[in-house]
Amino acid sequence: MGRRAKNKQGAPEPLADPDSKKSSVKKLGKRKAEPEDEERPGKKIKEDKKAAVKEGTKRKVTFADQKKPEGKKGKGANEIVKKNKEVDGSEDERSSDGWEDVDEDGDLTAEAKVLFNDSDGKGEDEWNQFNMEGEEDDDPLRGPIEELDLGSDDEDESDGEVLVGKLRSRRSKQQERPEKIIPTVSDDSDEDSGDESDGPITMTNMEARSHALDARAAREAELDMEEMQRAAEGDGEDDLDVDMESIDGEGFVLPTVEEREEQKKAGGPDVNLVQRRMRQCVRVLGNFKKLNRGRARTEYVDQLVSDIASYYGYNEFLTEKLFNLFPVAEAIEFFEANEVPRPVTIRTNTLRTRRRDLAQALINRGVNLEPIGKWTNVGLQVFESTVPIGATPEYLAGHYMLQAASSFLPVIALSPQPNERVLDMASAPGGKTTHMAALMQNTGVVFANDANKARTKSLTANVHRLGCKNVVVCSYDGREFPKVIGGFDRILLDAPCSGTGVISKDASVKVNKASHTALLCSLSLADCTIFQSERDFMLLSHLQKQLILCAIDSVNPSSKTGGYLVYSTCSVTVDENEAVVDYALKKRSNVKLVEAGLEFGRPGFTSYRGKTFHQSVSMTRRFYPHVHNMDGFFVAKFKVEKPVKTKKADEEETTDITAEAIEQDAGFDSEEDKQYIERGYRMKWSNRPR
Ligand SMILES: C[S@@+](CC[C@H](N)C(=O)[O-])C[C@H]1O[C@@H](n2cnc3c(N)ncnc32)[C@H](O)[C@@H]1O
Repeated sequence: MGRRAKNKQGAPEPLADPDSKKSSVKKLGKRKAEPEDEERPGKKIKEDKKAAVKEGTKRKVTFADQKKPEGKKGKGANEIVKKNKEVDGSEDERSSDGWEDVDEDGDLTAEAKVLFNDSDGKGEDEWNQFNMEGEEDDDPLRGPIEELDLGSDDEDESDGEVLVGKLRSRRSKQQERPEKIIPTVSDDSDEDSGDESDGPITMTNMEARSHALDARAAREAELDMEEMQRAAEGDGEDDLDVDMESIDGEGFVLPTVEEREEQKKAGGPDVNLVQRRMRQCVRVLGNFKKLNRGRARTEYVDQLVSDIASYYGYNEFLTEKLFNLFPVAEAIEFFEANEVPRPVTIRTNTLRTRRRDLAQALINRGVNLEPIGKWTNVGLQVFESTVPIGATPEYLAGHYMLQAASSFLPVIALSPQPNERVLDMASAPGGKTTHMAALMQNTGVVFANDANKARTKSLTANVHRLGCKNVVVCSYDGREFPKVIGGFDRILLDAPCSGTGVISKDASVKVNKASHTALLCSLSLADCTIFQSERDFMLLSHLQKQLILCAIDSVNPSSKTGGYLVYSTCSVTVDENEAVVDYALKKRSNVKLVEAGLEFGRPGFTSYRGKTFHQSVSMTRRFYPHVHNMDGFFVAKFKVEKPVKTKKADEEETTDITAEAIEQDAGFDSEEDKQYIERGYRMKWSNRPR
């Protein structure tokens, strides 16, 4: 385990807290800070609960507690009991302000009105999130979804394990977690101290934060360019007299390669030294022109990558791969964010209940929660709970799914419509399948496929628990479609992947052990072994490319209502995302990328380390833990048109999903490649009942 990893984990930061006035969260370390007490309703509940326990009173906690504006809080248990009477219907002073449009389903709604009603009207917007006009209309940006871990799947595996104790222990560990250890360039840069980078990351400011990071990336790129030019001109000697003491109050000499090797052999340098050196390298790289001390940029980068690997506990190959995705300072923010758990979130199952009813039921059980954000009308973020979130009566009755917020995204992008015929090509344990079924209001049909038969058990269990009646579960290798069945209006390919977006949930990804995530997110150990080289990623990318072509070919281009494919992964590597999408565009002239219809997310790369992708790849969306406070995720949406049949196209059809295409992209030897494909088939089919 990495040195830094030992310090984890902090409690989840609120996913979206649009009205929060929390102090700066620009530095990730500060994200650990509790929000201002007065500003965060959940905090108030906690305090009231403590007070109630002290007084020996038992009480329910209501939205009213949460909603109470500052200055009106603190009336304590009596006030809360009064509100609870209202919930129980014993008091009937109900206002219908703002509720008429959704008040159509009985007592609970009416009672909820009372709970949400605020005498002075403050905070109405926030709380109206529970009352989204037409919450039940499941529109694409306000739909349900599911899952918790593993980028897409941990839900059923962790059912019942998400206990209060677990949530609490995360909290208490958070308190142990030191302040941010590595201040990054942004931390002390005046340029970044603007509004857009202050405060917590919320759904409302994430766009601006994201732009600020992009701007910083551009500035760093410019600096890099200047430095390279100076180096080429032999300039820079005069910078050698810069006093490195000023960097960090101490001298800093980059060790030579030999010294580094020596240090490694001796068990590595002391953790404090590593921290200091990382900080120093980040600073030098952020102002290389002045601070380089005559050493090459690559030397600092190598040192930093090596230190990140040892500090956070990654293998060096993966460290470099992830490091290269970001400007230097932002890379540190990414690695830091992977040490902090993402918020615990649940998706309301609209086939069984409505979000505000669910929220009320859970609050009554002592769960401290809030709506995730305006972009979803079915998500709730759980801050704290006195009951196991995976074992409440509501959970068992299928009123919600434990699901990471990021996994809402591909289903929102796919936007399946009632009465359509939909395929979820890699679906277990079914978070997204059940979300789709709900959006389709239990009409039409969802084929929920997963190559791993064992995993279809949890899929089936979830389908039953959530009351999905339009789902057919099957277990084929996705590469067998469309031979098995085709002509779908929409397809979701939530592809098996390396899980580099979900490191905060599964630290074993850091060393690419064939772990929980690898097993769950990918086909098999054989296909998703240990990612310790470029080639390992190519193998995975290869499978993803095969699957995406099969998915495209399974879409009905003449669909009257759809004709869409969404490709997603819980990974942030370019090989598994943009490269796969670009490959599909090259191989299938009848598909084009379209906007995913998501309100946030960074555009996909159109060029990356010497590779260029189709310009439209910028329509894909990337999500990052340090930017969006959700798991790393990738979403691309394609529109499938009718293919123009040519002889050449027919010929291609027979070859391009095997080795030829991958060869071209990855420099594979087709013969060798064939072995992997065959091996994959053998592995899958040998255990398969005929
Ligand atoms: C990221 S997980 C899917 C999570 C799921 N969509 C959800 O939301 O719960 C990837 C899944 O792909 C399955 N898988 C791996 N290789 C496959 C293949 N060749 N065909 C179909 N499914 C495959 C794995 O068993 C795994 O369940």
